[in-house]
Amino acid sequence: QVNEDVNHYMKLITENILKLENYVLPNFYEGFNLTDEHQKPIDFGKFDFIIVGGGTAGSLLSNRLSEVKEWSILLLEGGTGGNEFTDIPGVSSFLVNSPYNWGCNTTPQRSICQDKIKNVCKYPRGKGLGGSTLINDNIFLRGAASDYDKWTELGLEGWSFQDVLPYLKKYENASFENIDVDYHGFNGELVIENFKHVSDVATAYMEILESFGYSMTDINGKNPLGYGIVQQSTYKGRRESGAKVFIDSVVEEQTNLQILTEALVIRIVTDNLRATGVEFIHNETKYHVNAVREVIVSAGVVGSPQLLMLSGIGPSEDLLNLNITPVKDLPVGQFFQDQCVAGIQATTNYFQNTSLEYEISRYLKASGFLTSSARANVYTFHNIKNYPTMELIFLDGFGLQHLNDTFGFTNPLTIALYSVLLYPKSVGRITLASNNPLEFPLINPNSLSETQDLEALVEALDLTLSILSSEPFKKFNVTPLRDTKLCGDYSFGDASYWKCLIQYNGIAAFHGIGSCKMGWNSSESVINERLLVHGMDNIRIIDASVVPSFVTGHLVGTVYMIAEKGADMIKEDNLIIREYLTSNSDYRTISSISFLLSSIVIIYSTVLSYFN
Ligand SMILES: Cc1cc2nc3c(=O)[nH]c(=O)nc-3n(C[C@H](O)[C@H](O)[C@H](O)COP(=O)(O)OP(=O)(O)OC[C@H]3O[C@@H](n4cnc5c(N)ncnc54)[C@H](O)[C@@H]3O)c2cc1C
Repeated sequence: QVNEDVNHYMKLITENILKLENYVLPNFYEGFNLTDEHQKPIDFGKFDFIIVGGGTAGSLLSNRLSEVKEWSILLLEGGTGGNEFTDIPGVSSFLVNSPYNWGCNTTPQRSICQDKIKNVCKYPRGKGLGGSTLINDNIFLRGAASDYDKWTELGLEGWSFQDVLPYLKKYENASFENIDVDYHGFNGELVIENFKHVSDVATAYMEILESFGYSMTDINGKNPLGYGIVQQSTYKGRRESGAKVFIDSVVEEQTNLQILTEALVIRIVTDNLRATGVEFIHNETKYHVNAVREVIVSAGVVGSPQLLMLSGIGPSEDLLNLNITPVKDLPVGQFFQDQCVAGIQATTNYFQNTSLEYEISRYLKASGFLTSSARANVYTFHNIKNYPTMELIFLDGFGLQHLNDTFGFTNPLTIALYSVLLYPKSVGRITLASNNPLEFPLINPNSLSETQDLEALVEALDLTLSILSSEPFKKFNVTPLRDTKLCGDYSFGDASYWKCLIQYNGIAAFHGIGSCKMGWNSSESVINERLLVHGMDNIRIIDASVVPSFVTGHLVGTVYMIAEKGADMIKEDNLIIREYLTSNSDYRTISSISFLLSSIVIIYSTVLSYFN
């Protein structure tokens, strides 16, 4: 049986990789076509809630909202679903060049991606149930307490670390060592485990980190500063996409949840600042579906601002220029930001005896390189001069993308040490290219446009080189690679060399935030602290686009938290009065208390205003 499985996976991996070698990413929303743009949409009925996008946030929301049996929920997702190939973390580098990525690029950048075609960076976004968790690197990081406390300093009530911690814990099922137990959840659905492979080179790396003054820590715990073994969202070494975890488990029993894939939502239909439904394309046909209660937009950092703007919600002047009738003037797309990454690769004399066949046999037992997306195995958060918190990612090899022709692994081992600029100051923008919903929007992260950002990355690369040149690496003959082709004019290790390296090899981190920023006023944000679009009745945005400022790490943990908290807000706002009238005793008690409290508040304010 085991051998058969190995053969099956050998075929699965080799066939898929060969197929993807010739795959060309599309430059528009492929798979959708409108034969007649002005075609009258076909009626698709009505639902209490319509969720646009079954990605990271949309998957969790579908699960939580469908718990309320009386509600009908429609989930509209542009892509299809994952499979046993996408489940293998080790193939993730191939998935970014596959039909599971929409295929967007950035606009031309000045400070990064210079040797790429026309100076643009790729900007992958997951397409399919699970969204970006279908193609991402599964690294699970969810930010430090101070990150969320900063959100309340921005005026966002209810988003301090103490407020969000129960939601960070609710979906988590932590299953790893050296854990800060007070900071993790153990009863949720999303399994978080360690990548178990720690090579001799990685051990030497940790020895070096100790000599630099860093200690081992739970990087998702109370004090994330220090280093730790990667925590990843895999279960027994297989990818845990949002859809696998939150949708597959309910799809059969929750008959009130209807999922339609390959459905691209092109417009939110509004009447008097209230969403009445959405229009979408499916099988080359346009449909209209009514929303009785709310439209929830979870189309991600690129899809959500685009959909709002196509629906007239955005900067009025820009919309008028594109012949879109403005519905609500808001700074949609204007606070878009992304983190930035640059690093150094190095060769070693360290040989690893392995092969694809052997790795598959290990994968089937939940171990080995295929259980990790990038073979990133040690994470470090550290402060550098004048700049809080950078992240260092140690890559112990490059995973499957560096296989040679016979699918053997690169030998000897190549390592890489990447620095992530966690809190960039540079602000970019997402704008519509046209009013055609099948055209990608213009994505401009404007990376490193602020000098401080560039200086911080340069300093981080200095540190990286010192680490790579440290004594414990000598026995592995760790030799940093120099870019003589593009940066040969500069002296290796000088600030000017690093600037050149960053210009050519620096990339956006694909951790975009802020394009539908949460905030308290409508001139500097798009939604309020209850995730409702400012000035609109019943449109909520729940995904990475609402994140108001970066967290210490990547985004998935934060996005699930926002969805978890958002689901509770939707329940609070839509259930409490109705439940007061029903016979459900738990709800009746809660509702009675809240009814009583709100009555007291109303009486108190009436009395106050009388005396004033
Ligand atoms: C290559 C890559 C690697 C990454 N690695 C990591 C990592 O290791 N760890 C980490 O924490 N973060 C990582 N990230 C970032 C993280 O995955 C995302 O920030 C997060 O998943 C975003 O969640 P979301 O719900 O906002 O959007 P998504 O998960 O992208 O979901 C949006 C969904 O909406 C759908 N959609 C969009 N527009 C429409 C429309 N008009 N109609 C219908 N459906 C639509 C999309 O198909 C998609 O399913 C990575 C991202 C990428 C791209």
